[in-house]
Formats: sequence, C-alpha cells, structure tokens
Amino acid sequence: MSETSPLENMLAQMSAARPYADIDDGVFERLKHPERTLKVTLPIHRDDGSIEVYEGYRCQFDSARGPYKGGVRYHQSVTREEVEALAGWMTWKTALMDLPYGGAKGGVVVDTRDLSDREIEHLTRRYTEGIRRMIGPAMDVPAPDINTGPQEMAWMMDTYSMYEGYVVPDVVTGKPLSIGGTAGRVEATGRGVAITADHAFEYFERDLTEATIAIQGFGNVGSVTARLLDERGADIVAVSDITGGVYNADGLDTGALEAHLESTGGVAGFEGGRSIDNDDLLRLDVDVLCPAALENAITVDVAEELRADLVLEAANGPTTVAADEVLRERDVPVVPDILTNAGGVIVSYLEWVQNSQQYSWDLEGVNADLERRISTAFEETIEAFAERETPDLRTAAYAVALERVGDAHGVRGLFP
Ligand SMILES: NC(=O)c1ccc[n+]([C@@H]2O[C@H](COP(=O)([O-])OP(=O)(O)OC[C@H]3O[C@@H](n4cnc5c(N)ncnc54)[C@H](O)[C@@H]3O)[C@@H](O)[C@H]2O)c1
Repeated sequence: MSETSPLENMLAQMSAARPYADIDDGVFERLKHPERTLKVTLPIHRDDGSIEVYEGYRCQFDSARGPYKGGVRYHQSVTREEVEALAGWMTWKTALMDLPYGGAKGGVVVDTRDLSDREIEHLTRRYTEGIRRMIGPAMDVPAPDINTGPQEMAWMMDTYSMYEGYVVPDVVTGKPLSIGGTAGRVEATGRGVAITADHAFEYFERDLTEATIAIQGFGNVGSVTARLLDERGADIVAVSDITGGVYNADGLDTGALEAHLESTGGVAGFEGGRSIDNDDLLRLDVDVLCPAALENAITVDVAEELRADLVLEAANGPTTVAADEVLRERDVPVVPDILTNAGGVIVSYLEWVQNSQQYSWDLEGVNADLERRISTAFEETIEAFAERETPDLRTAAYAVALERVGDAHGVRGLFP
C-alpha cells in the first residue's frame, strides 16, 4: 500500500473500523466501491484566444441515505483517486452528522493562479455543463472546497438554471446570500472546528484559553478557525499557506494577518512574526496542530517528530493511516476530519433546506443548529470510543458512520 494514496487510506480507515461496526459483510463489500465517477474534458478559450483543455471529475460514492453531497476542488494535484477518496470521506461525514445525504466530490485539475477571473468563470460553467446530467437538488448537490467559493457556486447555479429554464438555487450550496445562500455558510467549517476544539479540550481536561496552536493552511477553513480560536483566548503561534509561514511565540494577531492576506494574497511577509517553513510548523512544540490544507500533511516522518499534544483535523485526510499508527503509539490523540470539519456540510444542509422551503433563517438560528449537530456527533464518537473500545477516535467515528450507512443499505435491499 502506498502511504500517501488518499483512496487506499480511506479504504484502510473503513477496514480498521469494520470489527467495531455491526454491518453486513455484503454491504461492507459494496461500500468499498464508489457508485460512479464521471471524467469530463473541459476546453476553454484562454484570454489570448488559444484553447486549453482541462480535466474534471465528479464521483458519487454512495446514496443510500439521501442525495449525494460534496464539494468541488480546483487544484493541480486533483486525480480521480483523490476525488473518489474525498467522496468516500463525505459519505462517512454526512452519516456521522446524521444528515439525509450520501457522499460525493468533484475536482478540476487546474492551478487557478494561472487563470484570470474570466477564465475561471468559463471553466466553472463548462465543468457544470459537463456534470449537469448527474447533479440536481434531489440528486447531487455540490459545494465549495479548495480554491472554490461563493462566486464559483453562483456560476454553477446560474449555468444549471439556464439549462433548466428556471432558477434552481438548491442545486449547489455555499452560494452568495443574494441568490439563496445562508447566513453563516462561509464561516461554517471553521466554526465547526472551533466547537470541536471546545469539546476536545473539555474531554481531555485541558484549558483552551491557555493553548498554543499551529495551523497549516490559511484559506477559508484555516483563517476562520484561527480567528475563532484566537477569540476564545488561545494563542495562534504559527500559520502557513502556499506562500510561506509565520511564527510568533506570543501569538499572532489574526485580524492583522487576515488584512495582510487580503492585501498581498498570502501570509508570507507578515511583519507580526518571523518566517517559518511548513516542515518546521508541523513539528512545533504546541498544544494543538491543526492541518487545514491538503491530504498527507502528517506522514510517518512527521508523526515521529511531531510535538503537538493533539491533532485537530480541519482538512480532509491530512493524516496517513501509517502516521495514525505512529501517533497512537505515541499517545497523541487525533480528532478526525469527518467530525472536526463537518460544520461546512451541516450548514450546507441548512442552506438546502431553506432553499427548498423558500425561507431563510437568521445567523443565530443557523449557528445554534450547527453547534447542536456537531456537538451530538462529538458525544456519539466519544461514546463509541468508550463503549466499543476502539483504538482511536477516528475508528469510533467510522464505526458510527458505517453502521448508519449499512443500516440504510440493509432496509433498502439490493436492487434489482
Ligand atoms: N471549504 C469548506 O467548507 C470545507 C469543508 C470541509 C473540509 N474542507 C477541507 O479543508 C481544507 C481546506 O479547504 P479550504 O476550503 O480552506 O480551501 P482554501 O482554498 O480556501 O484554502 C486552502 C489553504 O491551504 C493552503 N495550502 C495549500 N497547499 C499548501 C501547502 N502545501 N502547505 C501549506 N498550505 C497550503 C492554501 O494556500 C490556502 O491557504 C481542505 O482539505 C478541504 O477539503 C473544506
């Protein structure tokens, strides 16, 4: 097995939880295979008049519990395998949160730094056309992920609606407020990470207000997580992104850092701290290491030298299965991705429900619902960990999720 294959890691995580979940053998076998993956070819006109051809994917992993749900990623490292792994993780996440959804994921192989806004719009519209026969409010509902946000969701919603001939807001979530987005969606994933941190600190009997935290990735998830943990009194001592990293032992001014990001496009060069590279950030002596970028941040090499007391997985798949084993041996708890970063899909669900009711809720209502759902999932994970004596929290979370998906398959039966 390759240590850094996201799909092999996702499948190994499922297998590790298998003995702790009451699930039929045949159903488990089915769940190892994504239902379908579509590959689309995406030619667009570049600004200079030339034609460039990109590749995209949409994987629908499982739909036993409801419509497929999952984000769309724009990144040069996107592969079919990665999209399938991410779609699997979405399946376990929606089940752990007890949302009436299955799991999906999409991706386009592109470095968006090379594209103008016009080119990104054309690519987004072409991708939407490519996958439009498999998406829809009752079928599969995309959302933002790495390098996509409200603007891309608006273009997807518009393209889909043009083909349908009427406005279909609930075909995607994470939209701007003006076209049916919900209060609280942009911040939702980071807010969920912060709420999970509250519970984890309570569970491990530690004081979050005294904690030092290092965060890898300062995009949507990393920056909101940093601000909300800073507001709780923790010291965000280091953050990094694709441009570089910054460190300040007394805690970074996260507001000033966000302003710096806004004006320069990255965290590098921030004057409120000294520069630090990614490798050093991952090995800092801190209370919490929070990976909020890509998969495979914590490999065996990193895990062996990691000095954080707790890993809080804001990214999807940031810890390899082999690294998990090292961390378990070293007694470093990992709060798993399918729990920690579920705030985004919870609030996406609330957006979809509001769209279907043609009604909108206020921020307080959305945040209260988010907190309730993620807190319940945290309790259920801890309960499974204690009662089933799983080796770690990830296995406990997977056992709960696998059973829920397995139950849905059981009662629905095997078609035909
Ligand atoms: N956006 C959501 O609602 C959401 C929900 C759940 C999970 N996630 C997961 O959270 C993670 C981050 O997503 P996002 O939405 O914040 O994306 P984003 O595009 O807003 O930000 C990604 C960040 O990671 C940084 N980055 C990329 N490669 C890096 C590297 N090698 N080292 C350090 N930093 C690096 C980028 O510079 C950027 O700051 C992903 O794993 C994503 O799947 C996102």
